[in-house]
Amino acid sequence: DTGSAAATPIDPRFDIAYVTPVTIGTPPQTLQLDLDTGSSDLWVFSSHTPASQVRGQRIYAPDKSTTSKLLNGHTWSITYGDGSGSRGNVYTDKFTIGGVTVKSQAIETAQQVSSSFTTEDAIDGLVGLGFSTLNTVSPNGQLTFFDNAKPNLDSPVFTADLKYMKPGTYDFGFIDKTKYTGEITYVPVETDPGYWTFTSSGYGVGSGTFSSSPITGIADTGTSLVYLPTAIVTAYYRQVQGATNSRSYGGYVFPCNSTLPAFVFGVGEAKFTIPPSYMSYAAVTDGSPTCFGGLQSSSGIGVNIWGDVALKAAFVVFNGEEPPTIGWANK
Ligand SMILES: CSC[C@H](NC(=O)[C@H](Cc1ccccc1)NC(=O)N1CCOCC1)C(=O)N[C@@H](CC1CCCCC1)[C@@H](O)C(=O)OC(C)C
Repeated sequence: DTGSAAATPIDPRFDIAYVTPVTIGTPPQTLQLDLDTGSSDLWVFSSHTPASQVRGQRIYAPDKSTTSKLLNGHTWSITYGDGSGSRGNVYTDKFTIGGVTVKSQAIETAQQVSSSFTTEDAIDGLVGLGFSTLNTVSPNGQLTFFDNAKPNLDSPVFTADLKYMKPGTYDFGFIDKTKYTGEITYVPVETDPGYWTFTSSGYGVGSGTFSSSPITGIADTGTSLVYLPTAIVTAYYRQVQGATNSRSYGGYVFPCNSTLPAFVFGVGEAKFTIPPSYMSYAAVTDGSPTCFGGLQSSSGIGVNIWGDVALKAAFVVFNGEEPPTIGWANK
């Protein structure tokens, strides 16, 4: 098997998240889900989600699918890094992304979602692409779509080609040579506790010297920004006129008309450049002259996160061979 599906920004003003069309059940029900390498639950808004918590999202109705089966006595409950969360019960059903089908995928149906999911009408749920050890289903943990699909994929990989303010793609089972330039640099992945954790070889601010120092963090398609150690973040914003670490806005902000340096990060011997346009994430509110940075401190989170702002600057291979590795290429 191989497959390919679009990853479309949910907001035309800034890349807060990307959604991908999937089909569930028989006849197929189409939902737009956020593929998230930072978690490992596949959950959806459903006919079990209280109407008061559904605001425009598409739902999966297992009772309308001839292939759905209740996974008796199983429940799930998840809380994300941003404090949002959801919980519910579990079915198995046919699940397809970009032509790759898993005949019996655990589909976690929401019986409760937090307010930020209710207000985000473009996201109908998540497809966790982290390691299955992180799956929250109890009493028996379930496998991710990738783990279920892997044995039938031509190659046990999926790739992320996210783009700045336009649709990109997720590919499954193959590496598309037309999507990158030069070589792919593969580095080891630490699978404990279950994220795609790797070590970057260092960073540079603009045309400044490159600082070779290991930065261990996770590649997370479900996180909008890049979160790195405070020392790196302050070194970056020291080069930005009028930048301040705003308590009220919860991070580094600067005048939108400030000149921003690029941010360079290393993977092995390779270098990746996040352009200034990606580093100016968004105006703090529509029309404000104050902009919020795409690079923020990880000190409050406990893990460094290479989110969409970094992933957009590269073609990334999530290699599910044993032992797993992660590959980065320029594009
Ligand atoms: C500091 S880590 C926070 C991260 N969340 C985010 O990055 C959210 C994503 C979002 C998308 C759409 C609507 C609302 C929020 N964005 C966010 O907090 N932003 C505030 C700063 O400006 C950029 C947008 C996060 O929790 N990621 C989740 C997946 C995410 C998907 C969208 C819905 C909410 C959950 C997951 O990757 C995760 O928990 O990672 C852990 C390892 C941190």
